[in-house]
Amino acid sequence: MSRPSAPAGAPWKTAARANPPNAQVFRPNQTPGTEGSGEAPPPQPSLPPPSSFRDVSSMSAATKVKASSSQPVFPLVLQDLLYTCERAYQTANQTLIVIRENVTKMVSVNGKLDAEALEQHQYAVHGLAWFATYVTALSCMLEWARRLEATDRLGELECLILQASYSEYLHQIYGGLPMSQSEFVRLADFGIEVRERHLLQSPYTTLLREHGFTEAVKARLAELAQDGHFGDLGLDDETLVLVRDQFRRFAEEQVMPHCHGWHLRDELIPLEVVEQMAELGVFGLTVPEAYGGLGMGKMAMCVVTEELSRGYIGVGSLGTRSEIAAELIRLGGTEEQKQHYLPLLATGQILPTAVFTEPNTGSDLASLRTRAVRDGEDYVVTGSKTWITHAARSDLMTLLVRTNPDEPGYKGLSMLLAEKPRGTEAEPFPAEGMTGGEIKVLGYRGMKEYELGFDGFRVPASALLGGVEGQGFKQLMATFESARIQTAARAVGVAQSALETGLRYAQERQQFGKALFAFPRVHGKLAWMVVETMVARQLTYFAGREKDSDLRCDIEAGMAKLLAARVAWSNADNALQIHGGNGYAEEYTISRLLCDARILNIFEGAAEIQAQVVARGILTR
Ligand SMILES: Cc1cc2nc3c(=O)[nH]c(=O)nc-3n(C[C@H](O)[C@H](O)[C@H](O)COP(=O)(O)OP(=O)(O)OC[C@H]3O[C@@H](n4cnc5c(N)ncnc54)[C@H](O)[C@@H]3O)c2cc1C
Repeated sequence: MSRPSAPAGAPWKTAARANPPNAQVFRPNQTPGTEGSGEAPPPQPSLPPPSSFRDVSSMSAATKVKASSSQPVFPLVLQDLLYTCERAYQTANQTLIVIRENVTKMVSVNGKLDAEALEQHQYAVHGLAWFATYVTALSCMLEWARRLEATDRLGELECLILQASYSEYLHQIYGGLPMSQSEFVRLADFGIEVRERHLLQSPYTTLLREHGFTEAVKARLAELAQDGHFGDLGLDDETLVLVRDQFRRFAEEQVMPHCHGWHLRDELIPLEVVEQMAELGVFGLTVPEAYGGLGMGKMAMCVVTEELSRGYIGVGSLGTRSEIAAELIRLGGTEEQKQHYLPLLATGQILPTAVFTEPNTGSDLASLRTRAVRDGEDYVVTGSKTWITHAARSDLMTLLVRTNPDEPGYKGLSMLLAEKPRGTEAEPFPAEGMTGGEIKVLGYRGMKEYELGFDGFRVPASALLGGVEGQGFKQLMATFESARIQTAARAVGVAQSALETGLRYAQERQQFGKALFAFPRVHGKLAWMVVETMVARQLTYFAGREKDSDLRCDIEAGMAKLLAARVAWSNADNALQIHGGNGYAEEYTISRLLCDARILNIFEGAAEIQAQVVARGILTR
């Protein structure tokens, strides 16, 4: 039986795709022709429904039987769910096309994007990024469900997750989408008038909005998740399933029993744990086998990172620095640098740290000031860095410096592979010309953050990444995709942990003679956590798959990071709310998860910067 064919990939990816993922970023080359006209929307692209699907346009919302003929009866699952979602997705995608056209007009001068206009209309520009993220996420969810259906794994829980994700996200798309707790972007922000708005909807979007995530659906979703089942992840590759199981066991046995203590005592993660992780291959997961790594893809990185971060964000983040350093060297290093450093990084023999941010230069990294001046066979480094994670207990700094003071922007920057002696508690920075002090933080402990001072710190000239000056910013940018996907996976792990912690508490705590779980406002929160964690995960997997297909995926990686960070925070906040006063006590795990989750919206591109990057990508490609 033929299935509606997946629309082609994003138009900015015109190169032939070896394994085109079916999920997609929205397609701006479709013109709906409705903008500002007040006319009826054009007919939906005619997609013949597979014979097991009925056209639901005339369907009564009360007629709900089963998701497809091969599935058992699920009373709360809308009939012909996948087809309904596909049609709703198309409508949402067309809405996005209108939004993109409107934003393009707002920010263009003489047919080109104008920097001033982009800033003036930042709310709408970032809103575009968020809308596109939602629409892409919906596409990923549909693709996930299709894959499950094809392998007979689409059960009631998965159907309800899909249905609820569409229902709630469509509500937000048409009613107001939260870019943060207090910033809702609405169709009016894109200049779409009231009389036009209903034209951007369809019977499918209405059906899903009104009946997809009712009180009854919330209750059933929560009930299905009660015993710790949160839906099939959709991993088709048996190796990934095994890898996931292995790291889940490791996190549950070696990390979870201890990490709250590490956090409370503000301790470094014990070196034995780091060594165990090295033995498991965490640091060389994506390093090519030729350089001593396991040669696995970014999907494996997502799976491993999620499991480790579900255990503890600090442990899930230990691999981040290795990933950044290895990507920098793999993509930008000389052959000699690759041969020397990649095996050492892959085996965890050297722990790297990423040294980019400065006291006056965070988001605007291209204007950083730390200088490296050539002196004979060395560079001499002078300046200040801040927020450097794991700086004391590391052996190698990927150090972004300005080698050309006449180039104030990104072109004057270079990356140094600067070795340093590993510090101890008594003497954290024993290197000559280098000092440092700890920054005490709310969460994200276990590696510690430092500010660093360089005054005459010498680095051999051979440490220049790639051997050519002026490439540092570009080299760093080439690693952003991977680092953002990895951070999105960290966020999914934290979101999952918050969900499980909230669920356990709701089941155990009794009030008014019942478990908290019994109250709709409690299990409703948990139901949405189940749904949105899966959405963030599938979007992250999508970005990972794109990266594994060697496709440019800066937009997808940015979207995944943007959404997953918000989901981690919202899950942690809601799970803490379920804990009531106990959630505010340091001894409860959720208090740590709240602090850990908060950072995800700040580093690896703060949410506003991420939205800017995503929007720019969409507007220019
Ligand atoms: C716990 C922790 C660990 C870190 N680890 C590392 C590390 O290991 N190595 C490293 O190099 N750095 C690290 N960082 C630094 C991190 O990358 C920066 O904090 C981040 O890039 C943001 O920079 P900033 O803090 O200077 O904020 P700023 O750039 O000052 O931004 C502050 C706020 O303003 C917003 N903003 C800025 N510019 C714009 C704009 N144009 N439009 C709209 N909004 C804007 C931002 O989104 C943000 O919300 C870490 C930070 C923390 C907190």
